[in-house]
Amino acid sequence: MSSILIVDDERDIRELIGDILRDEGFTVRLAANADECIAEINAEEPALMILDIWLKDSRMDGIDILKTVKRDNPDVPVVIISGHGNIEIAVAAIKQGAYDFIEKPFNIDQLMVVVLRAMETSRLRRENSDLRRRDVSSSEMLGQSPAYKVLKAQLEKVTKSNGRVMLTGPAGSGKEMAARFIHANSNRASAPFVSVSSATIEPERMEEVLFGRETSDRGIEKGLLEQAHGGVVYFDEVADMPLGTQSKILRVLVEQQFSRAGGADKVRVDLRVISSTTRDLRSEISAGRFRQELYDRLNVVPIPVPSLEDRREDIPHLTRHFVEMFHATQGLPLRDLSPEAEALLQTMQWPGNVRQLRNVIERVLILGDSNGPIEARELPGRDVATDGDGRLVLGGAMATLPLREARELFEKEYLLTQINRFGGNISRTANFVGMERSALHRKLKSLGVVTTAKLGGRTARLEDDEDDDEGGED
Ligand SMILES: Nc1ncnc2c1ncn2[C@@H]1O[C@H](COP(=O)(O)OP(=O)(O)OP(=O)(O)O)[C@@H](O)[C@H]1O
Repeated sequence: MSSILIVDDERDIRELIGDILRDEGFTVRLAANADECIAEINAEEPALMILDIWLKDSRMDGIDILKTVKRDNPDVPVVIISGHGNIEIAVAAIKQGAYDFIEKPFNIDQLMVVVLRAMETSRLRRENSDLRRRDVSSSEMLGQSPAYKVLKAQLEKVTKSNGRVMLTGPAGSGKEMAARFIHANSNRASAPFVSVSSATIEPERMEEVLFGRETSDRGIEKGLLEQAHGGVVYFDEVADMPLGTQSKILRVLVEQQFSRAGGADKVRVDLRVISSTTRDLRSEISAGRFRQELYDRLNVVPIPVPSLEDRREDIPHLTRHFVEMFHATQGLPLRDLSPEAEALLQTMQWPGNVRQLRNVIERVLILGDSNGPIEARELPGRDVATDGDGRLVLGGAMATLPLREARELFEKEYLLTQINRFGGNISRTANFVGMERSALHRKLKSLGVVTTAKLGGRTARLEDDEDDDEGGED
């Protein structure tokens, strides 16, 4: 059986985890720093790596080791150990491809749940590595909700032009997918699509990575911009780009040319630029972190990508798509969705958007022990506002409000969620919530929800399916 590699500079922790896993029947190898870790991987690829993100006395820190492993051994799942309160680093590690993280101090049960799940993923990945190369998901942009149809119509319009597009929207909502859609449907489709993720490039290496370099011994090494020549360069989260690089990119956009590091000649490139951001670039500009001139150049056609919560109607379709995809690529069971599970998926919170939905489905399929429909109890409970006994769990502001305001807040959130789930269709919403349509209209009005409602930054489009006069009912 293949082994688990534990990388931690603290000997006690390394050995403790090693002992626990050995007791559970795993073969274990230990490494104290980057060099030992790389040597172990080169000797034999482990089935799983458990990596402390803070490594003292090591040539590379945990994130660098993670990047190297994801580049050279992409099939090895990496579970990160992070110190208490380092959630941001753990999230960054997940973005870099870590499988999951455990926070110190952890107990044996928590460790084992994560390890068993990761080992199962590892096994399936190996078994299906050929199939997996076929990326079923690459081009299908799924969504029929009103919000997604607006997005697709906007994307269609820009495919034929060369205009610079700025995609805005929360993490995991599908911005890169939208950028790839533009590329695939444009006259640049046969030329490269090159994605530049500033967050994953060391600031000091940024320019070399983007512009390439020329040295006497190695000759010309092309940077990402040159590699994208004729095609599309996608700046993923432009707000992460260091200010110095922003100025240089601005110059490239103006002059359409640049020099490689250490090179004298100008390199001309023909590029279409698409950028994305999850942040409000105007406040980044006010805070002096983003250059106004670059913003003006990149933001020629701004296109918002809706959050998953703004298109709850699409959730069942996306879920079935992911089930089929994991079946085709990883051999996971092809399971239906029970009506309760569907309703839960459509009403829960999705801060991580489509990516989170995809991960939830993958986990359910890996952990599930039946081939029957996916049930609500298999879905993550922490996003649901009821505890195991069905009691409502109050949190945040809700718990501090007088009853009347708390009730209104609940009613607003509940009704908006349902309306979104039914794509803005009032009759279907009324039917589900058990109210007369006219009574629902009155309720919405009294709660201050209007035809295009904006509440807490979220919008609900209300679509009336019958000739209805909202105003006439009051
Ligand atoms: N409409 C869709 N249909 C099918 N899959 C989708 C759709 N939108 C997003 N996905 C999937 O969701 C995941 C996240 O999408 P993507 O990377 O495009 O999001 P993003 O907004 O660029 O994320 P980030 O801001 O974190 O870079 C990907 O696996 C993608 O394939």
